[in-house]
Formats: sequence, structure tokens, C-alpha cells
Amino acid sequence: MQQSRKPTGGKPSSFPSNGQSTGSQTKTQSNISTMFNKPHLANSSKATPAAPAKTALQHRSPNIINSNPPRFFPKGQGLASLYKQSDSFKEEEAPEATEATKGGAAQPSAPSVSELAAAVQFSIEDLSDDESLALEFQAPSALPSRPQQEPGSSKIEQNEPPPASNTSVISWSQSSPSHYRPPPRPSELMAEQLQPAAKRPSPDNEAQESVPIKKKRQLPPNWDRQPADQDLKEVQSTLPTSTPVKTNPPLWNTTESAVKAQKKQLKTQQQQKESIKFEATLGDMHQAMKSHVSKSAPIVLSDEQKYIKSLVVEQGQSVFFTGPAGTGKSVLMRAIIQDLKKKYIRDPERVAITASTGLAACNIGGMTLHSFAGIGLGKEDVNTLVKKIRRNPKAKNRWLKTKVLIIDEISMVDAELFDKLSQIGRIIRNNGRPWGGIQLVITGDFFQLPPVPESGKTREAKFAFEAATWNMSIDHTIALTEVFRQKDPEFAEMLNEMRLGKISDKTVRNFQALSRPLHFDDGLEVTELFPTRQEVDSSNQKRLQALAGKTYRYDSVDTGSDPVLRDKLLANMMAPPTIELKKGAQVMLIKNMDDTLVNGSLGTVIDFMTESTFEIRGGADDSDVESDAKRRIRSFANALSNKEANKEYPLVRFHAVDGTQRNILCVPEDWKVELPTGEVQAARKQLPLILAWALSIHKAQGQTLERVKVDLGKVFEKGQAYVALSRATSQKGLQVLNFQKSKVMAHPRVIQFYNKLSTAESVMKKKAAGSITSYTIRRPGDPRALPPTRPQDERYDDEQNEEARIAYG
Ligand SMILES: Nc1ncnc2c1ncn2[C@@H]1O[C@H](COP(=O)(O)OP(=O)(O)OP(=O)(O)O)[C@@H](O)[C@H]1O
Repeated sequence: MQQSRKPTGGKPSSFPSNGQSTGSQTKTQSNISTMFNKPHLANSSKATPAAPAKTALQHRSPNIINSNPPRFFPKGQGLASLYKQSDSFKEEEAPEATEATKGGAAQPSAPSVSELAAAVQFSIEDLSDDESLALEFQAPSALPSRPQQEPGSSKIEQNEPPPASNTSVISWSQSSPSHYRPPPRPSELMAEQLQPAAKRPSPDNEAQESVPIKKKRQLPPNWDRQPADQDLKEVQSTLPTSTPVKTNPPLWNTTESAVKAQKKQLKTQQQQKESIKFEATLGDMHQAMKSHVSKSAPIVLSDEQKYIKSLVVEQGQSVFFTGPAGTGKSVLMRAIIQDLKKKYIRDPERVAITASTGLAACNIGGMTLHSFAGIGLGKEDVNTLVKKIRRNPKAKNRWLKTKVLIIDEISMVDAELFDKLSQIGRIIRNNGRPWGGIQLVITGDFFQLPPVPESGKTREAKFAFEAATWNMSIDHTIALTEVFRQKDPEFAEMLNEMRLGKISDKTVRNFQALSRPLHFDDGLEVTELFPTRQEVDSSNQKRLQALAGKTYRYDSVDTGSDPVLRDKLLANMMAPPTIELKKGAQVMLIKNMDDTLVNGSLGTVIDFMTESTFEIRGGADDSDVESDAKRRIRSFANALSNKEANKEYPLVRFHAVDGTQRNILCVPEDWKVELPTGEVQAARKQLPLILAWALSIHKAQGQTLERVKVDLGKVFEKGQAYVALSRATSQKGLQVLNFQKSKVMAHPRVIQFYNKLSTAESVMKKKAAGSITSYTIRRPGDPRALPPTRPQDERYDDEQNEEARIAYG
């Protein structure tokens, strides 16, 4: 979650700092490079400044509120404008209003700004209490014609903003010239989306060419209705010219009955049009929310990260990159995946994305290693498994097509499986190289959670690095050394000692001092981490029951062609099948929204409301809404015939990583497990939230948490204590109960493995290979990379394992 690092300077420690200020972002590095006995990184200080933090989401998304009121309505006819009355026109003109202005007074059909404002302020409810008002409604025949303007001659074109990036905001006053055209017909819209941007016919071609090609967006469902054009005309007819305006009095028939009849007719027509308009705008709104929500500001990779990415993507090397918690392994893996997808854009099946567990696989949009391989539980011998795969055309095809295999959270893959898969690859692909010549990209930290021992087996599972084929499968082992998660170098060092299982007395005292209770007065409570799921569920349920008020239940919508496979794939998904919430519930966001609202952000449910209500109220508390606006909210909420549109969703006050509080209406999001071809095997639509008073350590792996409470008395597995405590970003936000040295168990064989890396580093140092801890291993017969001086005994072998086991008991 933490993205800023402060310069610390000072003397080198086991986490020497190499901070730098990068633009608006101040950075602190907690460098653990000394753990690998290497000098401090020289190049890492050249990191490119981070991209500007603001995103479209903060300004435009209707379901995310920062300090700015929401202003999103693509066609300039949004609910917000109705609520905000003329204010919205004082500050910024709606596109239609601007269009009218462009036309000047000579355009008879173009309404003035004040007419537009009056028109959009109009509400059905206004009619019911205005008995004395006599109106005549005249349906317009068409939209106002587009004024003929020479390019560059109009005020608007002169003031046109620079081309927007796909994350930048185009406010109403900065709309692209294309926005001033009448809305396209659905068929045109569809054709336009299918065409390459450069070929799109447009009077604003120049402007369009400079705008990046947008992601193809689905049309709102109601646009498919027949006859679509008719509906569109109806919607268009409700645009400013269609609204009866008091400044244009007709010839009145002033009899009471005539007035009543006119009012009734007007009301009916208006209701029909409002309803159509609502469906159109809500459809758009849904789409817009999706597209904004999924955007996130890119993190600028450090030099270490860039180096590894280039080894993988440009040089096609098999790489295992590792490093302590918070060094950006997941961030790097996501960047690598993105680049590999681009590299193999013509044949996406060349890249297989996998992880050791379902949860980890979901986090990177992949499948489990077992599923990829098509081996079921994989307990049989290699020959039996090969036969099984050959009977499964999809699995066989995956093995044959894959060029790059991504494996995340390798610490939970056991050596036996690693060797079996390597052998299977050789047989199925008829290629004698490990894994049949597939390029491997592996990440994880063996000091974190270990492989789960098979039930019934007495033997402790072996780590993947202990596999016989490990060394020959990997070209480079690289350690990331720059800690991003913890800003405080002292805390980062305490965690590193813990990781290595070598805790000094000072660190013991420091951790013991963290047993005090945490108090914050911003309403956000501490997340408690437990080793088992049962403890987590019971703790969360107790807290939920203790809250007064109505319970809101949200069931996921799960899809997938094969129900058995679907359920299996969805079983480990972070998004739960059902979530119950109440006002006051503490929740955690489980999707990245932008650079400050990320997977792991904590918040409190402060209300429940529909999307349209949220759009009008801007996420404000009831007390902030004027009574007139409330009446309008009710009016429009009633106008929504769509059941989904009336559904109430939780409004969550999130504590963003930049210290701000942001109110977000959390609507369902999509999670998919898909094959590289894009075929969806399973999908879940659910709120991006889980209850977060308590979390399991297993689920917390990979997360960044601001406030954490851990009782080490309950920890039973090696690596658990380190995973739990290293989720915290600072000592200030960490409470540790029952800290004992003996509870912090680093696995001796893991220590030994990492010590080997530092030995390798000293060899690599001689090569002056730069700042990266890189351990290059030669494949048999491969003359590349391996320095001839490297002693053979650097390979990890079973003899050494045995020694280590004896030495450490
Ligand atoms: N290059 C970077 N610049 C700024 N922040 C970064 C960078 N890389 C990672 N981070 C941030 O550091 C934090 C930890 O990153 P990440 O989760 O990828 O680490 P990790 O090594 O995978 O941790 P863990 O092993 O605990 O899962 C995140 O908040 C992430 O946004």
C-alpha cells in the first residue's frame, strides 16, 4: 500500500537507506542488500519519478468522492446537474449549452444557457406543487443543429485542452470537440468502436488522432432495445429544446380543465422520457464506473525491477526473483505479465500465468499450477500423469503452446511437484531441456509460508529450491533489495532479523514494546490476523453481530461453463460468495482502484444507498443534503423502474494511503479465471469488500496493512510470524502480543539457500555486473553466463540439506 519512500541517508545498517526524492513523491528505501553481502545499490537512485498521483477516478467517477463533487454524465444530462441546479452551469457549461453558445444568436433552434439551466432544473415533482402554473408542451422535432464553425475559429476550439491520456480527466469545460456533436446512433457508435482510431470518420480527426485509443466499451444494455433509434430520438427529444420553458409562452387556453389536461399530458410525457433518459444515463454510468474503477496510476519500477523485467521480457531468460516482504515482487510480476502479454499479443496462449494457490492465482489473474498442468492433485507418478494429460486435449495444448510459464508464490510449491512438472514438460513437448524448454518466471520468498505438507505424509514437504531440477531450470536468481512497504528503516531491519531468524535482544525488546493497545480516533479499527480461518470467521461475525441496525446481504453471481470446475476455481477467491454488512462494519477493499485506494485499503461502511442517490448526493451525509435536493432524490429514485438500479450498496469511508478519507459507493466488480485465449473458466461478480476486523495470515500474505494486531502465541508454522508482522507499514500501526524469540521460526534450509545467494553475489560482484544480486547458473552444455571460476559446490544438493537438517535439528 505504501508507495512513498523518504530519504534517510545516514550510516549503512543491515537496511541501509538510499533514499531519493522523486518529484512530488518523497521516497524512503529500506535496503536489505547487506543481507546479501553486497554494496549499496548505486543505480537504484535513478528511479524515474512517479507518475502524477491524480487519476480520472478522483475527479470523475460517480462512485468515488474526494473533495470534488461528482460530475460524471457523459451526455451532459446527469442527475448531478439536476440536483446542483444552476450552479453546475455557472461553473461549467454542459456540452449542449456550449454547442448553443457556439452557434450564436443566429441559430434559432439553439437554446440559451439560461434556458438550458432552467430546462435541466425541471423535475416532475415541481409540477405537482405548482397549481397556478399553466404550461404548454411542444415536442421538438430534432436536436439543435450543429453550428458550422471553421476549425480553430471557435472559442471552444481555441481553448481546447491538450490531448488527454487515458487516465486524465476531461472536465465538462474541457470536452473534446467530438463531444459537441449530436450523440451518435447506436449502430454508428458500435461501428466507431470497432474501427481503428485513425480510420474513424470525424470532423475532429486531428483532435481524435492525438487521443489514445480507448478500451472498447460495451454499450449499455438498453441501447440494444428495438427500435433503438426510436429510443434514442426520444432521449434526444428530452434534451434542452424539448423541455417546456416559461420564457416562451404559447397561446394559452386558460380554462381550468384545459390547464389540468395539459398538465396531465405533460406529466405523462415527461415521466416516459425521464424514465428512458434514466435508463440511458444509468447504462452509461455503469460503464463509466467500471472503466474508471479499473484504472490505476502506474507505479514507476525501480532499477532493480526494470533490470529483472528486461531479463525476462527482452532476453527471454528463466528467472527466479525473490526478496523480503514489501520489495515489490508482486508489482514487478504484474509489470512483467503486462509486457509479456504485449510481446505475445498475436498468440496469447504462449504465456501461462500460474501460482501455487488459488488465492495467489486470482491475485494475478491466472490459474493454479496444478490446473495449468492438468494433473489433478498430481499424486501419481510422472508416466501416469503424462497419460492423464494426453487424454485431456486442453491441458496437452497448454503444455505444447506455452513459451513462458509464470509461477507466483513459489514458496508454497513443493520440490516433488516441481520435478514432476519439469519431467512432464520434457516428455509432452518432446524436448530434453528442463520443462521441455519453457521459459520460467518464478517469484516468491521462501522465508514466507512454506508448502502445505500432503495429508497422510509424515515427511515435511521440501521447498521448490530443493528440487533436483531447480538449478538447471533457472538461468538467474535475483534478489530484490529495496523495501517499499516500510518507510522506517529501523522497523524494516527488525523485520529482516525476524525473517532470518536471527533476532537481536534489542529487536526482541522493540517487538515486546509493541504489545500496547492501539488507539485511533478516526473510527478505523485494527485488523487482527489469525492463523486459522475459523478464528477469523468467528471474530468477524461476533463484531458484526455486536453492531445495531439492518443487515444487508450480498450474494455473488458466479458463472462458468463447467459447474464443478467453476466451484473449484472460485473456492479460494478473495471475493466471498456472500457478504453481510451493516453500518459501522469494518471492511477491506480487495481490488486496486487507483494509486491511493488499493487492494488492502481499510474502511468503514457509513451508509447504504442506490447508485443514483449517490450520484445526486455526492456521497455526503444526510445532513449535508438540502431538503429540496432530498425531494428530487426521492423523485428520481422512484422513476427508476430497473430493479438493479434500486439496489442499495454500501457507502464506505476509506482511509487512502495518502492519509485522506474517501467515500466510495462499492458496487459489484468482476473477477475472472480465464485461459490465455480469453476463455473464461469461472467468473464472480461481487462487492470488492471483505469484513476486515480479522483476516487469516494466509489471506493477508501479499497485503499491505496500516494497522495490524497479531498474537504470536497462536502462531504454529514457520514463516507465519514473519508474514503476519511484515504486513504492517509502521511500528505505530502494529500491536504484537506474546512476542517470543522461539515463535519466530526461520527454516534452516531456507537460511542456507539464501546464504548461497549471497555467496553467488560475491562472485557476481567481481564481474561488476551492476547493482543487482544475480546468481547465474549454467544449464548443462550452455556456455552462457556462468563465470568459469564459480565453484561447482555452490549448487545446493541433498547432502547439504541433510547436513542442515542435522545441524538445526
Ligand atoms: N517501484 C515501486 N515504487 C513504489 N512503490 C512500490 C514499488 N514497488 C512496489 N511498491 C509498493 O510496495 C508495496 C509492496 O509491494 P508488493 O506487494 O509488490 O511487495 P511484495 O514483495 O510482493 O510483498 P510480499 O512478499 O509481502 O507479498 C506495495 O504497496 C507497492 O505498491
